[in-house]
Amino acid sequence: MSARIIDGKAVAERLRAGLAARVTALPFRPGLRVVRVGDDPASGVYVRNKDKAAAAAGFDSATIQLPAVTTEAELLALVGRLNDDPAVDGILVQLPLPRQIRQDAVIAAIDPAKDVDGFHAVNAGLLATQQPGLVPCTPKGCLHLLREAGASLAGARAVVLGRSQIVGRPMAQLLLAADCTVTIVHSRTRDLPAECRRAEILIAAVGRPEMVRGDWVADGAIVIDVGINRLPDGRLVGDVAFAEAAARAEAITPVPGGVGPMTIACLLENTLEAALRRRGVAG
Ligand SMILES: Nc1nc2c(c(=O)[nH]1)N[C@@H](CN(C=O)c1ccc(C(=O)N[C@@H](CCC(=O)O)C(=O)O)cc1)CN2
Repeated sequence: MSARIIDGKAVAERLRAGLAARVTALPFRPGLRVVRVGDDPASGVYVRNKDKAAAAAGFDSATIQLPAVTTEAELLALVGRLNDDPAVDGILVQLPLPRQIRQDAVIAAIDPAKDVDGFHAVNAGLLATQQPGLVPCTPKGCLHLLREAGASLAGARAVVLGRSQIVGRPMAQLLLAADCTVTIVHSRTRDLPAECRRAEILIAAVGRPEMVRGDWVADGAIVIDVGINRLPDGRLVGDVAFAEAAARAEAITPVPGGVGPMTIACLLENTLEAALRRRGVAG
């Protein structure tokens, strides 16, 4: 079998075009502020791409660049000012942060109504209890891709490889809400290949280059690869050994051009949702 390629770049472009049309029709411009601390080069690329995509879709977008020596107190003070600024609908602090700053403290300081990353405990709780809130962008993008790929979710056996707060856990919640039978597997799971082979839908979000081999994938599975790993030779690969997995899967996302572009499109979707909710309009 040779898998269908799920084209995340094309799906993200369509999503962004739809959002741009909705933003144009509004009497205001949703405001997004992206905060970058330090000079991590990959973060620089992601932040620039977010800003460009937001501006192109008509959002009032700006990046705030802080030096690598910024203290936690300084960053918390900035977050406080953005929380209080009525022109700001969405706040995103790009991760990772320098070592002197506790990521959890910063996420906890963001107003949950402006938390367009969906990382705040309030938004995690709303997702877990199936109430409207802001959903983390990467898992939200994966769900869009599954639907675009025509996956039948209700009753499907879904395996999520990885249990991070920002991808694995919210991904499992979204799949559960879509009536999948969900298993989360991780580094301490016994016989990972066998667990993954049971999946009709396999989401790999473990952050290890090409860890998922072809014989971890069931014939006919749909594989969503969340990993974005830069190899020493400069190549970008996912968490899935693409060619091996594509030989068995029914459909698969590539890296690059799969989940990554969806993360940015869903950030814009979340910013529009936050802007509408803050004005009392259901997103
Ligand atoms: N505050 C946040 N920080 C981080 C998040 C996040 O969702 N919120 N996710 C990642 C990085 N990330 C977004 O910030 C991100 C990563 C990759 C892509 C992407 O489009 N990748 C391209 C390839 C790009 C390349 O050539 O390097 C692709 O997969 O096609 C978008 C967003 C960590 N931090």
